[in-house]
Amino acid sequence: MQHAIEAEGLVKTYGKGAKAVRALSGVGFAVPSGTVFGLLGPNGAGKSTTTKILTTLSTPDSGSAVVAGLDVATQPGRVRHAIGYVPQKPCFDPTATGRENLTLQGHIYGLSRSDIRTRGDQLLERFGLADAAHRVTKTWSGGMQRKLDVALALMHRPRVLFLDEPTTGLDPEARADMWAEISGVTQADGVTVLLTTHYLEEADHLADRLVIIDRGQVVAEGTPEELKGGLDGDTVQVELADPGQQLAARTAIAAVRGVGEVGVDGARLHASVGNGAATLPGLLAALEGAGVPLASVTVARPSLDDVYLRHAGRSFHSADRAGLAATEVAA
Ligand SMILES: Nc1ncnc2c1ncn2[C@@H]1O[C@H](COP(=O)(O)OP(=O)(O)OP(=O)(O)O)[C@@H](O)[C@H]1O
Repeated sequence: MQHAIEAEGLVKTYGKGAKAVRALSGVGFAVPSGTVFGLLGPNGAGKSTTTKILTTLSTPDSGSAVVAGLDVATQPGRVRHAIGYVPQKPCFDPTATGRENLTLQGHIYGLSRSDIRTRGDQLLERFGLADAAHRVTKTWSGGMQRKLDVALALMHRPRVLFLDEPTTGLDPEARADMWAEISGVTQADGVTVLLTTHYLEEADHLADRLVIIDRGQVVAEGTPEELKGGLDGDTVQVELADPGQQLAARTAIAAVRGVGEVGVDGARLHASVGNGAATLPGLLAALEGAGVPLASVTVARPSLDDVYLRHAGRSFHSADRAGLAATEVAA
């Protein structure tokens, strides 16, 4: 199978001495051409650092990467022409109109005047932005602005498109809209998309294949179905009426026959069980016996959260919060 991206053994450390932060500890993966590939991980996992290396904005301490058949270390200029990049922060000019932004982008990439017009029309139409094209973009909604960022990145017809957390900050409707656009990019143009996200459901919905990154390392790789299918059985999730009883609840659940790993995320506990329906009565009885009242109980098939829990040893949401707190302290 042909790969649009091949990364191997990427290592990156920021800073020196006591203040050094190891962001990547040997990240590697391969992205099949024409697919949407997800880089899923909690805050601070190393997704943006990986993306920056693949887009030539940063260099690794060691390791190698080939994007669209080009080596990022020795052919960075050619890589930049072969890719489109949508960073986390908006990159359009808010004081210019949508059309002006696209025209400027076309000039930067050296497109001809007529191509700039045709390609601009095509993208404005495709992203539903044609009616607003003459308005300055600071007056656009968040969803429209995000679509413009993607349109700008596609202006020069890249072979690989990098989207760094494309739906962060969007409301649910704009997010669903963006999901449809991202799927359309691979289907209509055959562009390979590498998407970073810390939304489990986004990776599940969009990615043909994905890697889960945790603390600078790939901890799991596969299609969402493969990853979830790799976990046997069901997951029972209980929400405690009193979060202070976390320890008592965990001890009681772990002792129930048929229960595997138990993860804790605040007032919620997840237990891996062989058969949810068969294990539930014993589990509820154990909690009642331990004097732990519940707010709710759910039995579900494994989710990507369970996959993460299995490989990283903690729940995705608690890792996400911890990463965010660490980043805030660092900033
Ligand atoms: N310029 C920098 N200087 C120092 N540390 C950095 C720098 N950039 C990132 N880091 C640290 O490297 C680690 C990985 O960060 P990175 O931004 O790649 O993670 P991420 O998965 O993209 O997180 P987020 O979802 O919050 O963007 C974190 O611990 C972060 O604080």
